[in-house]
Amino acid sequence: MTANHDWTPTAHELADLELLVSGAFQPLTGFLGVADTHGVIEHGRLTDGTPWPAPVTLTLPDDHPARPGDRVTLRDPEGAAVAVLTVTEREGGQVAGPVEGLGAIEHGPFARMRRPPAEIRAKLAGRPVLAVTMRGPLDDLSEIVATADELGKTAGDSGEPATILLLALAYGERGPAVVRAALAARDRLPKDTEVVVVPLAPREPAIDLELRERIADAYGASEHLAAPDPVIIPGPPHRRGLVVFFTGLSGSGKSTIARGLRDALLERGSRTVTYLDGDVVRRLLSAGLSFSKADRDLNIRRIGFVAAEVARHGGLAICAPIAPYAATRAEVRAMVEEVGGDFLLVHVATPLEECERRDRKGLYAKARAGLIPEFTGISAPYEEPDDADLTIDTTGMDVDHAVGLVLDALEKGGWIR
Ligand SMILES: Nc1ncnc2c1ncn2[C@@H]1O[C@H](COP(=O)(O)OS(=O)(=O)O)[C@@H](OP(=O)(O)O)[C@H]1O
Ligand SMILES: Nc1ncnc2c1ncn2[C@@H]1O[C@H](COP(=O)(O)OP(=O)(O)O)[C@@H](O)[C@H]1O
Repeated sequence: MTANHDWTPTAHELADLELLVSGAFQPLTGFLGVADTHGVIEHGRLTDGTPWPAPVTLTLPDDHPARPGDRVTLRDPEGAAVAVLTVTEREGGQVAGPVEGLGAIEHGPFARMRRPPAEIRAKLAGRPVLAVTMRGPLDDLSEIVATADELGKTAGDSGEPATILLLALAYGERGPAVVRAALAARDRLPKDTEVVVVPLAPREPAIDLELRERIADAYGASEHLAAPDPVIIPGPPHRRGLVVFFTGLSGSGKSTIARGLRDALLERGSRTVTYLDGDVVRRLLSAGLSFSKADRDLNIRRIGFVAAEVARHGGLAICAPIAPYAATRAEVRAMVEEVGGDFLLVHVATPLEECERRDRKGLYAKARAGLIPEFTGISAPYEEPDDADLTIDTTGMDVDHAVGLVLDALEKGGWIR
């Protein structure tokens, strides 16, 4: 029997999904299976011989129940159904099969400008089209104008210049800047110039170029110009968003050091600080959550979400939860880096014996007595980080010294001056 499931793909998968559904990835009509993925990577061809440059895949978690024959409604982060995948193959987490769009896509900025190839082909039919794919500002428009003129003379009946179609490859944080660049260029180009936003996630340069060619083709281009990628110079560290994320056992000293760090930063006054105090988070943002693995993960993701928003706007967020699971900490790191922020993981590595000796809140005694279930370090795991940017064992150390170690790291990294 066919079962129906739901899933929210990652941002990259959703961008690919949108291109599959719109026809911009023609002739692909669905996510690739393992054999096709292998064929594409090894030979640039699907198993049926069709040339295709890049894997376009969807991965579900191992415990997701979808099986071949099932249908999965793929949803955007806001919960709106984007497409239905009919699963034809599953190998590990990778699921393959055709996707069918469910109408207008609304998530992400500039949804109305992400017009599908068929609409643009119909609108521009009858004249040659020069497609320009771009990921940054177009510095030199004269080459585009000259190419459109030339194309009109050679490919068009009337000799009129080709219509210029600016395909703004907008994905992630830098997407809006690409769209602004396309709109600014349009104002300086012939009146009939079109701007279409295409959510093509960046890949390695050679593959990216081939995909651009495919997309330009799908949009009816007679010729394609790939505008050079912009040189991105990241702002100096003291202007970039930063998340200082403490992790460690209960009683290891996370909150004490975090508070000391906050005060030291406020004293300097050079950066604004958001301190996501663990207790405040548990009382407000994560009210009602337990200490099960699932709830702890949710707690950490919520903290990560808020911290990433702070970092997106160039702020500095300090977080100090236990965060016992490595994969969830890595997710937060990825969330922060995705928005252009830096992430500093501080492992407060005070050993269990010392934390238990301190037992400030009497919780270890209760946990030992079996009164608190799933207590980290006693009856629930703590996965030691192997990706800590700084490790501090506070045993026999005074608080100011511990705070000083973090301040030193921030100074060394250029985050504070
Ligand atoms: N079962 C269990 N395990 C661990 N800790 C427990 C538990 N039950 C209550 N507490 C108290 O909750 C504080 C940890 O909350 P966190 O939000 O930081 O935990 S987690 O990151 O979601 O794992 C932790 O506070 P800190 O001592 O400040 O770390 C404990 O006081
Ligand atoms: N060098 C140090 N750094 C941080 N805390 C220390 C240090 N030395 C002793 N402590 C004590 O250890 C305890 C740590 O508690 P807390 O900061 O609430 O830990 P956590 O937030 O990790 O549960 C406090 O009582 C603090 O005074």
